[in-house]
Amino acid sequence: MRIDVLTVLPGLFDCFLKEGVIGKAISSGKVEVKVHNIRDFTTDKHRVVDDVPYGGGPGMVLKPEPIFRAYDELTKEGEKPYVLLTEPWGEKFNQEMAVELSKKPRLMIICGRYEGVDERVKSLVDREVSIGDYVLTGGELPAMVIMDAVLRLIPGVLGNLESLRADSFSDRGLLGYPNYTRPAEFRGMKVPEVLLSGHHKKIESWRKEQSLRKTLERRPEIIENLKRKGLLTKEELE
Ligand SMILES: Nc1cc(-c2ccc3ccn(Cc4ccc(CN5CCCC5)cc4)c3c2)n[nH]1
Repeated sequence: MRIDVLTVLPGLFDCFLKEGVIGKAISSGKVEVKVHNIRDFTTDKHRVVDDVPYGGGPGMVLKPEPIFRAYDELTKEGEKPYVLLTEPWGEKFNQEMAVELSKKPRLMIICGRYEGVDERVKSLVDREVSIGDYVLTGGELPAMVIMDAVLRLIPGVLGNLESLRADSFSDRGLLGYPNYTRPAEFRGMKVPEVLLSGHHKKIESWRKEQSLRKTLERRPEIIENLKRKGLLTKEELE
């Protein structure tokens, strides 16, 4: 997969693209992420990217021209990207959308700043995406959240497919099961016996039961949603 990011703050992505699983996936060439400074697509001496809003109001708005120039330049050759714009009030990002986006060969993520982008930029956009009902200072963190969730689903990125298979729960939006590691007892708190038993079938069903129970307790609507979609098996429903 290739992802092109458009932003006025490219430096925000430096650590994200170097560290951890994402950093390895990029350095190994499994995925390609290019961050572009919108300012590099201005044509005036002062490299102006923003301007005051028509109709008045606070703050500044990102001008359409530099963003359109970047889009035109980056889509001259190769596959047309699926274009995301991060917004406070876009479609709520979730695991289902992450799975869908992970299947696209090429993404472009436009990151707004200030009070947002000129409305005409949305004529380039396939999906306006929000990572939650709270207002951040710009679209870069949402872009990193989206890239993190999407890139980890690309085959080979996580390396240990096993942990991806374990995600079959979280891929359905179910909450995770409890995790433990050594020591078997710590400050009087013991690891559940079943996890020390080495009985893989029992461990798997214990984890599934924990995940369903936690989801039912904290997010019953997820269970209802899965029932409606027929994504819960008969034994899972018992
Ligand atoms: N999930 C999530 C995503 C974001 C996000 C994404 C992109 C941008 C670009 C700029 N901002 C800051 C910002 C400040 C003020 C307003 C409210 N103004 C009122 C009148 C016009 C707009 C909106 C937006 C972003 C925020 N936040 N949260």
